Amino acid sequence: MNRVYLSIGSNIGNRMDYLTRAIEQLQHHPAIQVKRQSSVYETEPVGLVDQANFLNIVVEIETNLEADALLQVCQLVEELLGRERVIRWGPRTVDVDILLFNEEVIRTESLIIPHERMHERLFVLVPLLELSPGLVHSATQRPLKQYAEEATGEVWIYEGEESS
Ligand SMILES: Nc1ncnc2c1ncn2[C@@H]1O[C@H](COP(=O)(O)OP(=O)(O)OP(=O)(O)O)[C@@H](O)[C@H]1O
Ligand SMILES: Nc1nc2c(c(=O)[nH]1)N=C(CO)CN2
Repeated sequence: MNRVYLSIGSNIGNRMDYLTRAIEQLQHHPAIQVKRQSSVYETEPVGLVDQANFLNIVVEIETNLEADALLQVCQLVEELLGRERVIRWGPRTVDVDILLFNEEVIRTESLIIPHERMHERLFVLVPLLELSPGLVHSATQRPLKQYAEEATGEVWIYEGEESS
């Protein structure tokens, strides 16, 4: 059984609803068990800054799927929830990224694990460390806590309500 951490983000429309529906889609997959979810965080956009704030969450799953098959499931969930690939780092209804896959290091044309930019993104590190404070970056062996001390970007726990 593979233990995997996924990052889910949304900054268009009813962001909370998109996160919830993405997690439901994962839960309904016969080869995926969603084990734990972090708090939901409101986060300032990183990369392309002139866009709305995101909601971000990290979920821990167990799956028998290999990493490339799991990537296809993540992309299917994005498509089901209406994501269009328009601008890199731009606004999106929902984005599902694979952060860590066991303690593996994977580099193929379509998949890089650990996710290439995860260690510099507080919107990933804060929810991930909330779930598992002792995690280590599987490529560098450096504790993720140390990366979090150096990373930038504002994140705070989301408690608000919003309508669609
Ligand atoms: N660990 C990973 N998780 C998800 N996608 C990945 C991963 N590694 C490589 N990719 C590739 O990245 C491509 C682009 O992904 P996507 O459109 O979600 O990028 P983005 O969300 O705009 O930016 P970022 O990758 O910085 O989060 C995907 O088609 C996928 O093949
Ligand atoms: N705060 C925040 N910023 C981002 C996010 C995201 O999920 N949250 N996703 C991006 C592309 O993957 C680019 N920038």
